[in-house]
Formats: sequence, structure tokens, C-alpha cells
Amino acid sequence: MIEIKQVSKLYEGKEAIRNVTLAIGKGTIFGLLGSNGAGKTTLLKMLSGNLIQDSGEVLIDRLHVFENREVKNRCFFLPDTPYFLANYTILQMALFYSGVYRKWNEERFYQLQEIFPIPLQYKIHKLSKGMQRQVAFWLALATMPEVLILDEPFDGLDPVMRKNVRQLLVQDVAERDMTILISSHNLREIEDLADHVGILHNGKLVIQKDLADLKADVHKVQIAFKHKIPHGIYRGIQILDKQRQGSVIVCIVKGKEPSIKAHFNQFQPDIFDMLPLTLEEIFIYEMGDIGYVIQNTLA
Ligand SMILES: Nc1ncnc2c1ncn2[C@@H]1O[C@H](COP(=O)(O)OP(=O)(O)OP(=O)(O)O)[C@@H](O)[C@H]1O
Repeated sequence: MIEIKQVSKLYEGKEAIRNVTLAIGKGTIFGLLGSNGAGKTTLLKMLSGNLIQDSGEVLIDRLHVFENREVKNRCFFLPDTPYFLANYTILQMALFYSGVYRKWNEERFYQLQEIFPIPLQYKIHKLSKGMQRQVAFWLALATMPEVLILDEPFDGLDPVMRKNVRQLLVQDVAERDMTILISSHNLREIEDLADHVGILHNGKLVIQKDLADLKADVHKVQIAFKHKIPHGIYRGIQILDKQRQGSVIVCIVKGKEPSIKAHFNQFQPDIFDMLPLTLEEIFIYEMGDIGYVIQNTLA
């Protein structure tokens, strides 16, 4: 169980993380979203025990994380630029990790070679960016972490490798209850993987929700009227965006499906449709709702 309690972090007097509270249960895949500079990396670094918060508590299984060897041994942090020891080959790096991580699994390391077919004697720094990323996942998964912290992890991986890695991650969550905290700007990837999401904005956690609940809370509505648009159709509901496409009005509406249906049906539209939103659309509209550059294109 990961607990972040009223955590704040300042850089040069400026708050990068503001009073964030978050609990993530074991076996959860938590997707951390946010605009550039929102504080995602800062939060992940504190959670991996590499950066100390200025106030609040960061706990894994009730133990403080910062510089706590015992806790850090059960976690693996894969930063946005993977780090390897200078000039090391894959095998040398594996040997190094086997001495550091108590749960290092030699058999799994060799099994994973089927997925990551890179010769063990290759020097890691000479590999391409995507291949280095593969090595990082390969080594990370062989340490059998209880908590895997991933910062923009799919950068540089080709589509086939992305799928392979996604499968490996889901398998570890299903089989041994691994917890994953993943930050990414690739919302499709998060949508495929995560069961919970949080959105950071200006250092504040503005949303944290079960992904299914989040999707059940925002809808795309298409309506059309033969004649004039009745007065008051936008009153009493929370519209995040509205656009006109010919005679059809497309609205993004916050709220539960039955109440949105009931609201529009009282105006007897000639066309009425409700469509699901992707996570990417939800993110854009939620961010718009909190004032992050989005324009309402209908006067
Ligand atoms: N070492 C540092 N010194 C000073 N300020 C920093 C430092 N690291 C980050 N910041 C600032 O803290 C804020 C949050 O940065 P952070 O890297 O956590 O954001 P992020 O959400 O990961 O961004 P991105 O999506 O662009 O990678 C930014 O305003 C950034 O400029």
C-alpha cells in the first residue's frame, strides 16, 4: 500500500508539489497524468525514495521511503532516462542488480531474453534508445519488484515491444500483485493499462479516480433540433465543451448518464446520442474545466 499524505515539495522556494494526498492499493495500476511541469516526476522521485519531501509523509507499507534501503529494495524506479553503470554490458548490469536486489530472479532474467532478444555481452550505452529502454524493463522485471515506478516508460519502444511490455506488466500485477505507478503523456497507453488515474496540475492533485468511474462521469452528447435550439438546454447541467457540426450540437457533459438523458429529453430533440469518451478526451476536457487552455468554440 502506497500512502502519500499531505506532501509538499519546493524547489528554490517554488512549490512543485502542493499538499498532495493519495493512497494506492496493492495490485493497482495507477496512471499519473498531468500537463508539462505539473509535478509528476517530482512525485515519482519522492515515492522512489530519491527525493525528500519538505512536508508530509511518503509511505510504502507504512514505512517511510526516503533513503530507506529496506523499502527501496522492494521497489524499482525506471526514470524517464534509464540509468546504467558506465560501460557495463547487460550481463554485468544483471550481476550488479543480483547483488543489490534480494528478490533478483536469475531464472526470470534468462526467460525474459526471449522477449528482449539482445545479446548479453552488448555494452548498454552502445545500444539504441529503444533497446536501452528494453534492457531497463528486462532488468527491472527480473528484480521482482513489489512496486514498479515508471516515468514515461514507453518512450522509444516500437509498437510490438510496447505490447510485449504491457503484457509483462499486466502479468506481474495479476500473478504476484505488483503495484505500478506510471506517468505518461501517452494516454492511450494509460487507458489500456491503468485501473486508477490521477491528474496533477500545478503541483496539485486535481482528480484521482477509478478509471471506470471517471469514464462514467463525462459523456459526449450529440443533439439536433429541426427548428430553433430551445432556450435553457445548457442550464442546470455542467457543460465542459460544446461545438456545432452542421445542425448537430456536440457537447461534453459532466454527470451521470441517466440525469443527462433526462435533462436533454425534456427538450424533445430530433437526434439524441450519447457516446463514450477516450481518456485523452476526458483529460483534455477536465483540464479545460480547471482552466488549462481549451477554448469553447460555440458562441
Ligand atoms: N531540480 C529542480 N530544480 C528546480 N526546479 C525544478 C527541478 N525539478 C523540477 N523543477 C520544477 O518543478 C516543477 C515540476 O517539474 P516535474 O519535472 O516534476 O514536472 P512533470 O510533470 O514531470 O513535467 P513533464 O511532463 O514536462 O516531464 C516544474 O516547474 C519544474 O521546473
